[in-house]
Amino acid sequence: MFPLMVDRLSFKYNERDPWVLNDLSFSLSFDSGITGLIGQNGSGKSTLINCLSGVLHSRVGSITYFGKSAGTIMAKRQIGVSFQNIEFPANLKVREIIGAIFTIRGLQVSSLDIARWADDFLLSDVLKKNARNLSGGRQKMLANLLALAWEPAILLLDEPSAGLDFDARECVWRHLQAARQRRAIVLIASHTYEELTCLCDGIILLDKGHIAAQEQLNGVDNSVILQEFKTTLKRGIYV
Ligand SMILES: Nc1ncnc2c1ncn2[C@@H]1O[C@H](COP(=O)(O)OP(=O)(O)OP(=O)(O)O)[C@@H](O)[C@H]1O
Repeated sequence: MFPLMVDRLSFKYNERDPWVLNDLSFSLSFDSGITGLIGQNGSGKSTLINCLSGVLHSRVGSITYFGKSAGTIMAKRQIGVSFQNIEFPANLKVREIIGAIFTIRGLQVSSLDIARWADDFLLSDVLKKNARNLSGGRQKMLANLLALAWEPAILLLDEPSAGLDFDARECVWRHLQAARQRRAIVLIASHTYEELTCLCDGIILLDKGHIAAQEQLNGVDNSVILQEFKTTLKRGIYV
């Protein structure tokens, strides 16, 4: 049994709409490392991350973590997730959000822990600020901290480095590499060529809600694989 298994998953937002995800099957193991989820705008990456995290629910197909359905408390306890669009609660300071989220996760957190994590994710100077008033990049870093800092077994990150400056992106990459080192399963939706070629160990290509290709890179030059994927899309296999 794979730790993460997706079996014949289909999803549509409304009954009358077309399928956004269509008959997807894949699995990831502790040896998968960091998997990049790529595809054109609108191909369904965020929808898939939302289904995997249990925020969206489909009645067609299944998603299981260690045999438990996505959306169950048991499954959610294993997953760190950061979404593409983040809206933090109004009037909560950064340190309060970190404290609250980790307490909900059942972790004992001291102000020392919060200070250390903030330092780790380049947020020390904004700990006392209202999270909603932070810049977009800083909010993204806070979302990354909330997903990564407690070192979950599975990470689902929607464009974790989008909008980040150089130092912040390097910091996120360092944490992702550390997650790989401790054999977490990491799935990141990304449009960043450098991220895919330098960081990822495997790639899943989504095309109009289908998996058009899945490759484990095994040290092959990732840019070659990405070029092949482009060719695949040009052939319009699923058009
Ligand atoms: N809440 C929603 N209600 C209805 N349709 C939606 C909703 N959210 C997304 N969609 C549709 O689902 C499809 C896939 O969108 P999704 O955001 O998953 O794509 P994506 O691959 O993440 O795109 P991008 O690269 O632009 O972030 C699109 O056609 C989009 O319009």
